[in-house]
Amino acid sequence: MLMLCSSWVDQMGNVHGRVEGANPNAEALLIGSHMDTVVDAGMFDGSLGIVSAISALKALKVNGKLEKLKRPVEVIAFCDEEGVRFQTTFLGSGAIAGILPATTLEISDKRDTMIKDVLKENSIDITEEKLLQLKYDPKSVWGYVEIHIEQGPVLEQKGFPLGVVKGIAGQTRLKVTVRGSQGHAGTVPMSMRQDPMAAAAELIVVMESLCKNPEEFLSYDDHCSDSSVKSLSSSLVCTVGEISTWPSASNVIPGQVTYTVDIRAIDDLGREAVIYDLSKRIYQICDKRSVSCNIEHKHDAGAVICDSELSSQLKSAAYSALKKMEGDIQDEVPTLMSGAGHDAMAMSHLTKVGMLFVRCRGGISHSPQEHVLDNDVWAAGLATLSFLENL
Ligand SMILES: NC(=O)N[C@H](N)C(=O)O
Ligand SMILES: [Mn+2]
Ligand SMILES: [Mn+2]
Repeated sequence: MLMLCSSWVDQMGNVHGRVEGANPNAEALLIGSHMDTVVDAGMFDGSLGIVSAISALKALKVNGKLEKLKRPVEVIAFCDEEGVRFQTTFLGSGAIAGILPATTLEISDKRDTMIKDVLKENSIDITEEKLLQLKYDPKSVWGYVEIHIEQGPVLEQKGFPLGVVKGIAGQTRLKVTVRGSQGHAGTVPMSMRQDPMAAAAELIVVMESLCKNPEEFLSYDDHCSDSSVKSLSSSLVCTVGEISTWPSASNVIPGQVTYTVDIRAIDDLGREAVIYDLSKRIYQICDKRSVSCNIEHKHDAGAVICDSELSSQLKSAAYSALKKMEGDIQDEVPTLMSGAGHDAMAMSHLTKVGMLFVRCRGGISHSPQEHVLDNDVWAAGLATLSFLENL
């Protein structure tokens, strides 16, 4: 029997490899993760999911089982999940899920280079029409599965190499620009300054206090029920990862300061209430300091709950992998939430999604210290293989 396999790079730069299996017309399983990284990253974030999927298919091929796959399996290595360059994320998976607005191609980076120009530089001549054509037909897809490092400390604390993801926190990315009056560091009296740097410093500390103690800041009647506020305190996180100033000279009171905001929470209503309250405070503080500010929404992604059927299949696959490695395991394979975002958030707009987490040392990620034990990489591969064998 002719075994149909194909591989290609699509118009957004995603890399695909597909095996048709025994029923080429059946709905396909999509499996993969992202191939991009943050700056100064580790080597497992994203790539482990792609390698686990490819190696499991390789093992099936070696064992002569590839042809027996119940349904087509397509591995996708997504481009730009992190959103480091353009601040909007899930560019690869968002194209497949059909959630990117046509204006996406015009989004530009800090050097005003647009996404479409970057693709052109890499000999991909994309148009709005071609972007919209990348969307998969939901009827052709059975589900999406992603194997990914946990990027947190829970599995290590529990002493488990693998865990099933219950859901993924929602996230918002803002760009805040504060403008004041540029001046001479030596001659402008403190009382006469409109200093955007000092204003930004106050704004960032206020945001940190709000996110550390949301219940103290968010009144229940303002856009936020008490259950949302309570759930916030366990999952709400905020980060300023980038800050820049103009003209950035030590003896000049800056004219402008720009910084990024990354806010996440399990509860979408709670996150929206935090953004609403934070924005109000930003404008009040800037007003008090006679500086102006602009808040740009760069990215919003709602929280995602993983599919229970896929999750239980991933749990059984994890069991069978661990049994192969360690003999009988006593405890339940852990189920946990993800504070990190994943392509599965975008893919949940197309199909049901499931995720399997792999323990990483100290929960460290987005750092060269990121590390996964060889045995845990092995467990991830065995679990992926078992999942595919029992599709
Ligand atoms: N879109 C994202 O959330 N990207 C990374 N995975 C992150 O968690 O920041
Ligand atoms: Mn990442
Ligand atoms: Mn990742």
